[in-house]
Amino acid sequence: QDPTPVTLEQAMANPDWIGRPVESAWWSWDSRTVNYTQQRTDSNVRDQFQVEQESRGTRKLTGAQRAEIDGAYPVSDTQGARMAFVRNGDVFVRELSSGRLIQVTRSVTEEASPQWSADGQLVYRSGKDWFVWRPNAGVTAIAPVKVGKDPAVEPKRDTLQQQQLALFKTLRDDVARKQAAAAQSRDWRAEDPTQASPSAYIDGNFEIQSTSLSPNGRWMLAITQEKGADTGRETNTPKWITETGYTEPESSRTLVGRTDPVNQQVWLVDVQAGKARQIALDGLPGIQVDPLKDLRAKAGKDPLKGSRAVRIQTDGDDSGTAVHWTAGGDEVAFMVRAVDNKDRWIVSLAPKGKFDSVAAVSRHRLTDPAWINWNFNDFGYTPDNRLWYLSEQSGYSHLYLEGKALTSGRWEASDVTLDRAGKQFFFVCNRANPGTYELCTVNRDGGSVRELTSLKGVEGYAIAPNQQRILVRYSGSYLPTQVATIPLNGGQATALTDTRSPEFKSRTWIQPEYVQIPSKHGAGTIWGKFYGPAKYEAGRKYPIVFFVHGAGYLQNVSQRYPAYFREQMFHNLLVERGYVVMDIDYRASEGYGRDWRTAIYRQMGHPELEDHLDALDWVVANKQGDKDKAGIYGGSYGGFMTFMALMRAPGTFKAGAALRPVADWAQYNHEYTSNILNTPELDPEAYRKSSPIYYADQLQDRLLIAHGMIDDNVFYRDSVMLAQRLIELRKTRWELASYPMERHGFVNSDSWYDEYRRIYELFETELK
Ligand SMILES: CC(=O)N[C@@H](C)C(=O)N[C@@H](C)C(=O)O
Repeated sequence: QDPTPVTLEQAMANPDWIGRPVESAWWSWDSRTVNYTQQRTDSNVRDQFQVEQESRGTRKLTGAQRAEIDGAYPVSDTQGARMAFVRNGDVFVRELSSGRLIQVTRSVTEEASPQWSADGQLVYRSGKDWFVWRPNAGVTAIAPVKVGKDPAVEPKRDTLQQQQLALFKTLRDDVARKQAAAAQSRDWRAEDPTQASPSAYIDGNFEIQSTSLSPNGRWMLAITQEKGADTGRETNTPKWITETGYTEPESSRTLVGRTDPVNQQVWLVDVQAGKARQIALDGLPGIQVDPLKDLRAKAGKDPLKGSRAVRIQTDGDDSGTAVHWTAGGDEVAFMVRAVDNKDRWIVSLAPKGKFDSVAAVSRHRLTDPAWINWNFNDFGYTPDNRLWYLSEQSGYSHLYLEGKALTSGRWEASDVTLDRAGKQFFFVCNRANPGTYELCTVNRDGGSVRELTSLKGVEGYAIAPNQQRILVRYSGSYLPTQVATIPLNGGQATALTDTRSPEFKSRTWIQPEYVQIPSKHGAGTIWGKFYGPAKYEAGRKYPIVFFVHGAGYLQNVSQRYPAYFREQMFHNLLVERGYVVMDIDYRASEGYGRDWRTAIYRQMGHPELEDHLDALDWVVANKQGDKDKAGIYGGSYGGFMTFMALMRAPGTFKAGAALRPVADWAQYNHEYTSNILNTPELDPEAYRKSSPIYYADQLQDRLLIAHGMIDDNVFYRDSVMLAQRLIELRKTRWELASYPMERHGFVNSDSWYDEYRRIYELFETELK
């Protein structure tokens, strides 16, 4: 069937017309219905729906109905008797045998992090404080950890104080009376289980960043950093169009390397005794070796002394700081990351019986001369207290149990869950090819990995409370995320939703062709999505447009619904108007393992340009592409690459549109940039080599720059700086389109339309 023509107006319209995707989705307690949220048409409001497994009947929930419904991301206890969840910031428990709903809290504070202990008690956090709930005993507050001197500890008296006591009996008697009262209070508290435990004190110039309570309520881990440490100067972004009529400054992020991330400390707290101990991390393997020693010396900096600075970070499962306890609560594992990004350690502590001597045990060290991935950092314990984790140590993210690889190969495992019995691991995998995502399983004792779905675009999943079925979130090239369920051991998927509009569904779209391009630069295979006509006219050469996706670690050559769905519709329009379009996963893209990711270390824009040049030759050789009529465009990292393509390979692409582009990496954020380029102070060479602003003199082809003026991710300033360079260089073939009310991702369809009209006109003028 011929593709349905699409206009620019339609492609750039508010995506309501497509039908909004399913966002989060979760099971009800009885495993009979699935709940999901979806954005309301012409609104930012999210509605909640419930769909029945058997009948597939769907209802939109009212506020009163929501009161009976389980909240998202419920956590089951180890016996499968109860599950807990947070709804509207309050904790609830559902009894799975009867369906009885118990409201544990009704507070103005946000509750979070519910976790069950092996013996059926629930711990949760309310604001910064921790609480324990027991089925027949209600709620107990855990005394908060405090910073300061412990009032129960006798202060050391200086000579003046000692002299006073020595001189005056009355003073000595007063002190003795106070000490006796304190001792009695301590003794009574220790012998009386109905009394609350005392607070533990952390002495020093610290502030507490986060805490995590063991599920048995016995231990706590506290993460601190230096109080009032300099966290860096933030940039002010002016807001131009405002309700006040004045230009209003808005505070945004800091710049890479201006201030190093602050070192953190780990403290173990004995909750019962009210005692805190700092856990030394100096013994972690390699922590005292500076991987940046040579760069530091070259930059004229002093050598590092002692341990490198570290932070206790998230493991990427969005559940907060990366701290996981065994269900019994007697062992904890946490992830320590060097602030230079070269190492990550999974460290455990087993405090029971040895609080005063407990030491950090490094269970897994992942080290990389480039940087440790942002993703694939999940870890946790099995019900029988064995540590599992994801690691890129083999070059691809794989699953390990106590150091033994359960998966291997040139593919990646992510998003790991265990069944309740702790026998089977579930995870998302891309075994067939890097862009095809399924749900996989492997037995915890090893054996072969098995795909449970054949949906191609699996995005996430959740196991039903009765452990019979799995709900799967999946999408396709033209299918925004939907929900289906499958039997626990795999098989036919039952689709529960299709939120596309009839208008969108009735259209025929150009299906991307998944192509494999051999790299001429020793990089192996470059995967691409190619959009071209169904039939090629003999002897005709087609103008070529390259689309370059963004970064922050993402993959666009996949069978999932692209974040760049508007751009995909634009590619349909371009093909309809006589172009061919190529969209590749260049080196640095997600889904291809560690070496593909880190190929850009200290040289952004270099391997990726090689990949684009190889892909260009491939389109010319295989798809009747016209080498003399090639253009390139993309946003953010894609805008950066457009600059690099035009400036480092002048004459290759006759026109380029750089949208929300990075022109100078020294202007970007720390979290992302310091991984790849270290810091500008330490590694100026990497910044010089990787930043388009230093290549501006080589621009000769037509360039359109487009940028939202209140972009708080890649600042508008990047485009302003490049514009000033181009003015000073007397370059003539460029223009800057500014969008006063847009941030990084445009929101208003007027802006989208204006931007893509300019891109289209640029290509029509220069490539035809
Ligand atoms: C980390 C990050 O946001 N990087 C940007 C440079 C980027 O490439 N963003 C992508 C996602 C975009 O398309 O905006």
